[in-house]
Amino acid sequence: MSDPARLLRHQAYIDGRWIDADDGSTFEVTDPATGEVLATAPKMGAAETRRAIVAAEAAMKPWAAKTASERARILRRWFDLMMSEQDALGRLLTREQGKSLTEAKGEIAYAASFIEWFAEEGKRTYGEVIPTYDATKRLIAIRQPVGVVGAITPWNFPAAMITRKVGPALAAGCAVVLKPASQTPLSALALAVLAEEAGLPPGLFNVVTGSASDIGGELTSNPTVRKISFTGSTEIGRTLMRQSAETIKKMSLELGGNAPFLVFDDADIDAAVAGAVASKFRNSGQTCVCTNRFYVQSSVHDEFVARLAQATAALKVGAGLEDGVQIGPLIDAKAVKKVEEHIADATAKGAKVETGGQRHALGGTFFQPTVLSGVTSDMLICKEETFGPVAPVVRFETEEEALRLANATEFGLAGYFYARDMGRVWRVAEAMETGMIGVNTGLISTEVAPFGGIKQSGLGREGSRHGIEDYLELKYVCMGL
Ligand SMILES: NC(=O)C1=CN([C@@H]2O[C@H](COP(=O)(O)OP(=O)(O)OC[C@H]3O[C@@H](n4cnc5c(N)ncnc54)[C@H](OP(=O)(O)O)[C@@H]3O)[C@@H](O)[C@H]2O)C=CC1
Ligand SMILES: O=C(O)[C@H](O)CS(=O)(=O)O
Repeated sequence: MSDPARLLRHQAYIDGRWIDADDGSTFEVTDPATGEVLATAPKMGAAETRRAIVAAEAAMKPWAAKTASERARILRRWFDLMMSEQDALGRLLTREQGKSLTEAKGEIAYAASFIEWFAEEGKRTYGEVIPTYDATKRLIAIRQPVGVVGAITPWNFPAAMITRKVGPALAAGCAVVLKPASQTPLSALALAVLAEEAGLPPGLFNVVTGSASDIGGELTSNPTVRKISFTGSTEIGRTLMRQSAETIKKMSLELGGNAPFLVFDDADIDAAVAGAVASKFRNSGQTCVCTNRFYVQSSVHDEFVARLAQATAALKVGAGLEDGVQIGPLIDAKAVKKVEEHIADATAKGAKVETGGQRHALGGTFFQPTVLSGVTSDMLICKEETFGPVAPVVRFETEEEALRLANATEFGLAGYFYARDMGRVWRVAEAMETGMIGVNTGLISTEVAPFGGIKQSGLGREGSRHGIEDYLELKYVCMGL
């Protein structure tokens, strides 16, 4: 059995070498459940990033020259290693991010699935033979790797958000320079250990830890970087778009959400409550596709609120490594402050706390899973992404009103609704302004379907047969005979 300790790295990974920051500076990585310092990581900046970009450009040429099957064989080995180390990777992820071990191991499988999926999709980047417009010419279109990719990822899914970018990029023949979130760099470094063991050549997957603005500034301004793939807040997504404009980079942006969850009078209430808990409290409410607002039709409102409050109060709060824990700590004090602000604003404007509403007795960043009723659209909790374990419920009367309320946001990532009338299912699915919709389910994320948002929730799609397109360029070749 290999030693899981090899997965815990204190250095960044550039051009196949484990290195410190040029000036030796580091930053601490802490366990949100205990505040304990787990490790340090190098505090790098523009100079180290530039070297990673140079290494990526050099490594990409022979990599793109391989066949898709040759690339796939290495990616498949990486997938196998991730799955064989699922428990160790899950424990490391729980320690640095806080989610329950069950969810963390689930994330590792989800992360690995993108490597497995795109190892195969890389073999299907078909071109076209185009019926000519001129008998003396023959026309084709071919797909080629876009070039060096800059990837920047968030703390809430420290493994899956990385492989959802690195998988298609490598399968397409690109090389990647990744800046992981500073709160959760250890999972990224562990993935690099396994990529190295899988035989991924040096320079193809570089992990640069440290100053977001310095590293991001280099990735977005360096002309060798042809593509930026970002998952995180809409605010930072805007910044990266602005910074990338100068060198006209391709952009993939998975940004913030404000997911509505509609419960109609013809819904299966048992199923709706189960779906509500799954969608709201996954990762303690810290996912971009978590429900942010519940809208419940009048005739079923009181029953739904009572059942949701009962199920929410039963959720087990604790450190992620403890057996049976469902709600871990929030990532930091800033996250707790935002949750408290949303609850205080709502109750000041008339909302009622049905369960929870306070910091948990465990202290630190633990927070009671909460249900609010009597919520109205003027409250902050309906306008901003809470990113925490709070379920606000708004009552509605008609289908038209529900859709108007659901769509009254600049975001458009995910949305959910429970109904059984087929006409209503089609009408609401077509009218909801989101990139993804769960109908009678609260969990929609998978590598086989296109993940992404509209409006200010982002650009492009990740996963599915579409996800590799963003790492390819389509070249038209016109051949005179
Ligand atoms: N649509 C989606 O799939 C997802 C969207 N999100 C959204 O992101 C937010 C929560 O995640 P969070 O990590 O706090 O988001 P942030 O946008 O703050 O951070 C995301 C990443 O961007 C980096 N970053 C921050 N500032 C800059 C900068 N100026 N230049 C370059 N990189 C920068 C961060 O680095 P550092 O850690 O060093 O600050 C981190 O790696 C929520 O709004 C959530 O909805 C999150 C996950 C998925
Ligand atoms: O970072 C996130 O919130 C993820 O995109 C959500 S999911 O893909 O894991 O559902």
